[in-house]
Amino acid sequence: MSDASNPSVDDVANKVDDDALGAFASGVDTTEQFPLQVEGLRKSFGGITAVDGASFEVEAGTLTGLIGPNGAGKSTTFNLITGMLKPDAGTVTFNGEDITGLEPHEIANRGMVRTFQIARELSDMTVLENMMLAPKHQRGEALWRSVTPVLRDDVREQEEELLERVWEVLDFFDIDHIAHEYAGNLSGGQRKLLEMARALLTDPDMLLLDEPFAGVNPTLEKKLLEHVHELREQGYTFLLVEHDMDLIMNNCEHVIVLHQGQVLTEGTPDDIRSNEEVIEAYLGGTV
Ligand SMILES: Nc1ncnc2c1ncn2[C@@H]1O[C@H](COP(=O)(O)OP(=O)(O)OP(=O)(O)O)[C@@H](O)[C@H]1O
Repeated sequence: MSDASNPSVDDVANKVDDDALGAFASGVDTTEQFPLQVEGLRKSFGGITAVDGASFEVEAGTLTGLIGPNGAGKSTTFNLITGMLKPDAGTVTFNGEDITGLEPHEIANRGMVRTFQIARELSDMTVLENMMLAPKHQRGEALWRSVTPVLRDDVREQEEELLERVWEVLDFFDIDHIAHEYAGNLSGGQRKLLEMARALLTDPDMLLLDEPFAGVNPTLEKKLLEHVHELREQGYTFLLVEHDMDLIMNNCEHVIVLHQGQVLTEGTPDDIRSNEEVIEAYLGGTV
């Protein structure tokens, strides 16, 4: 990660203090402070409008939660941001670049990845093999290949570098001891760790996590959360969809609430918890 594209939390905080008011007043470019900017996103499926003009920004170095009742449009929004679906209208800007309508791998190349469940066919491969497959679209790879004749030594060197990075990431997630285990034999929580490890291997700036804690036991959930916080402190930016409201409220510094495909409100967990509209949107449930 470069320092320029991944300012530390302190950098960001200072920047907010120093620049925010002035920037707001003068219309200065805020893409460094808000690497992900979603504007007027819209997507219909037949007669159903899943996302209906959603606009929001995600601040650098934060763990931001995207919540909303069932059918609010969270998954569709994720799919639109990461290129799995093409929007009918609206724009997605990442690190100052309009990425609307790009293919998922093109978006991953630019440093935004989402975690994926390990596909069934990859269950027959070991953790290590899964990791070695992950960075097919490693950032900078195309450029590297276009300017460098692919010599045997280069390839070997790249593979060695990749293997070194793989072990580093496996070690970070404490799954190096199961490197030779088949992915199909892992527990739910271990799979989630592997999914995140694979995503991290592509050296992203921002990770989108879609219910990363579903089916994870409390011990591993705690561990997974510790890893997320550690990465966030290193400057990574996270957008998280999660149904467990306590988890969102206890871990995210900013929460965006989607309702009927639009942003109902956003704010700190405390703002959201006490917001009448949010409580109503959840049909009287406790938030
Ligand atoms: N491929 C699709 N075809 C038709 N309708 C769809 C499709 N994907 C989503 N929808 C509809 O769009 C709306 C929003 O769905 P989406 O899955 O984005 O919501 P969500 O907030 O992620 O919901 P949940 O919390 O239940 O996962 C729902 O009414 C859903 O039925």
